[in-house]
Amino acid sequence: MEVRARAPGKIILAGEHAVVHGSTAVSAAIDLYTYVSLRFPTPHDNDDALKLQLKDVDLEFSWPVGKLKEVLPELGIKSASSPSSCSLETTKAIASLVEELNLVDAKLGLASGISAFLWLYTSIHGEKPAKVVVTSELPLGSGLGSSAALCVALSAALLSLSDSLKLDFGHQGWQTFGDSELDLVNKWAFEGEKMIHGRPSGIDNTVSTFGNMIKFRSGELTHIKTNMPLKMLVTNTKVGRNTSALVAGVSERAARHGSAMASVFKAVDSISNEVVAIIQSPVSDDLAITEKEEKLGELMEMNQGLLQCMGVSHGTIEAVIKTTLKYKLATKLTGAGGGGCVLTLLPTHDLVLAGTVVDKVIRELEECGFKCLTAGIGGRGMEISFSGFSS
Ligand SMILES: Nc1ncnc2c1ncn2[C@@H]1O[C@H](COP(=O)(O)OP(=O)(O)OP(=O)(O)O)[C@@H](O)[C@H]1O
Ligand SMILES: C[C@@](O)(CCO)CC(=O)[O-]
Ligand SMILES: [Mg+2]
Repeated sequence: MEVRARAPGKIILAGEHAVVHGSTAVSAAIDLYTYVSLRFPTPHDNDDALKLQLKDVDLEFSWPVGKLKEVLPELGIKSASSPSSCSLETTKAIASLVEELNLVDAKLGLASGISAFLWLYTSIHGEKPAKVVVTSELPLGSGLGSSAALCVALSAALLSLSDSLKLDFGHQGWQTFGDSELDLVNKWAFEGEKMIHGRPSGIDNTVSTFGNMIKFRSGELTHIKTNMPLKMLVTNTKVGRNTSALVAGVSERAARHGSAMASVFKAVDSISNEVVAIIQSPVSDDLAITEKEEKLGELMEMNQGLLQCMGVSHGTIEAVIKTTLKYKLATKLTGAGGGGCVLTLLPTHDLVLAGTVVDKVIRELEECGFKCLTAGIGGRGMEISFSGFSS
């Protein structure tokens, strides 16, 4: 049996980092996906290894099942239907397996993703031989939730071929799960995110699992319904960064300046709630849309100022802000910051004007060496398909 799962990336409209400290954040799925294929060998294949192919980075790994049995202390005692955190002992054992891969310095960032893979795979399928192939439309490590999309797609593929889910294999094409199965996928994906981020809030895996637009606070998800057209330009500064280090940096600042940072997080909470109120209020006419877009732009600018206070902006992010401001467009970082991707709110009320302005701003940003993309916002969450397998 073969299965393919896909999970979307995301943008955060307001509240990144502060959400780790209990503030509200608002996030939407985007129509760029990470795909995970899973296949178990047949007895004829005579294959006794767990194989992982990471197509985006052109790497392939293989662990003989004997090696997994020898190194991993808790194999076979976990249950796929009750997600659990990786123990210290298993974390160390997985780290030793990843160390043996001798990743070159430029690819060291992949170690956390490979560790998350080993944890999720062996928790759900033990030492069973398999081939897993990963490929993504998302830029990796750029603020669009590539780590969460990986964990969600992996969890979905693994669970769909486990005994804990009863699925109808006859269905053709992409299909989603029921609420309780989505919940299970989301919980396992969160455990994977923990291996990658250290201290994730859970917002990225939650929006990737459920799709659409969500409000998230202290692990609580609220679905947001909107009929406001929302267009964002996504600019990738192409500066690599690591979410785990940025999240840790904000926590260190919060430990040094407890009261000041608490006020910053509280201000972000108010901004996120105002964003939700604007997005959810009914749209009556073009004038109302213009007014809403202006308010949303202002809130994005305020959120960006507070992200700068948290120490997660970057010279390239400031450069994008300066360029878009010339065209009176509001910009904020999205995701963990420190480089990565930046969001610019595009006006929808005057499409002719918007078209010319957008073309000009994209040209100017790309002349600076940045890469612009437009992505559909608020689309589908994770899905699986039992047809097709790429190797
Ligand atoms: N397609 C993939 N192939 C291999 N590894 C991946 C893939 N997608 C994500 N990863 C893992 O996730 C890491 C990037 O996660 P990180 O959280 O730093 O960035 P992000 O999720 O893209 O951004 P943000 O968390 O700000 O939204 C990579 O270094 C790698 O370990
Ligand atoms: C920076 C952060 O707030 C969002 C990363 O997309 C981290 C998290 O919430 O897990
Ligand atoms: Mg991430």
